[in-house]
Amino acid sequence: KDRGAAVGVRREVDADGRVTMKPVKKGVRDFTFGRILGEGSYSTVYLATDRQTLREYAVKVLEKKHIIKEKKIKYVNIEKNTLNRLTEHPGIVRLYYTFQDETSLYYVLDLCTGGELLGVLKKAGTFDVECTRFYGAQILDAIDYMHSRGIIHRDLKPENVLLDEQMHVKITDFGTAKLLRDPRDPRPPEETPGQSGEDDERAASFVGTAEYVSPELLTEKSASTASDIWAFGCIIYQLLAGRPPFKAGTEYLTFQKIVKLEYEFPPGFPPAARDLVERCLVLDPAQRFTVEHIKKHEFFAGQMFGKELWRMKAPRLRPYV
Ligand SMILES: C[C@@H](Nc1nc2c(c3cc(-c4cn[nH]c4)ccc13)C(=O)N=C/C2=C\CC1CC1)C(C)(C)C
Repeated sequence: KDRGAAVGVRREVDADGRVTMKPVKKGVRDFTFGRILGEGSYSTVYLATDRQTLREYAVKVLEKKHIIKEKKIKYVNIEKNTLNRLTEHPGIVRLYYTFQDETSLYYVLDLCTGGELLGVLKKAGTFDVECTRFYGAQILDAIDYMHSRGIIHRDLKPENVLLDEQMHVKITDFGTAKLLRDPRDPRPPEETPGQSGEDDERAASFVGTAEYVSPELLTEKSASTASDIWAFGCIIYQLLAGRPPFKAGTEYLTFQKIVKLEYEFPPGFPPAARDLVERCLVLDPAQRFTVEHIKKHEFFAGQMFGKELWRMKAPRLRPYV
């Protein structure tokens, strides 16, 4: 059942003259579609304008028959459940409503006019320490919120970190997220959807993007909140170095480097950032830094988190030379 937020009501009068108010959902006709903003493996994200309010959104369109053919229905449901659980945080892309027509599913989401962090990083080459602290802090704050809502992203990378018009972070692409049991859900584990074998089978088959995947996902096929911290360490390294720590000619060679922790820092890499990265890129997830450890680390000394962080003006992008 498509539970998009009803956005209006219309009067309906039945044969006996009884009036009922029916919720009216938005549909494709309510939007003017513009250019393609990005293309995922099973979706295309368009710029779209709401014809009534003239507000601009990103609309993610998924083709039903492609999803069914590729057996990705579970991913679509996981993404929608995840987006519906992650509602009030400035660092997470917001889902306003969903609707469908005979061919496709539509998600109406925040428009992030700054595009992907990866694109901005490529243009700048590298980020200086101040920019790395600001974007690192916003990504960490969003990770903290996700984990507090029982969500592991599992595929964090600069392509999935978007930027809004104030150049603030918006994390996206939750199709590969793992929903831990909702701590507020009173039902016993066996009765909650997504906790059954299907999740293990999905977990077993899923591996994120090679450069950012954690060693435990490669060796034990298990992901935990620590897997997102591993990806965080890779992102901090990449903002300052201009390239990810583990990169080889093939995916297999990249995986080998990861499980052997084979990487080194370029000369001149800032010492405090180096120490932080080294405490995130730890093979044993139990020994890896947690969000709390990272917030207290000297690299983030004096950095605010929480509400003040999201009121800060984004620093001008300057390369780390
Ligand atoms: C990572 C994603 N790319 C993108 N996903 C979204 C964008 C987005 C915007 C630009 C952009 C804007 N201006 N210039 C470029 C470039 C890429 C985008 C947006 O505005 N709002 C929600 C999005 C996604 C939400 C949906 C996953 C739930 C892929 C490649 C998977 C399509």
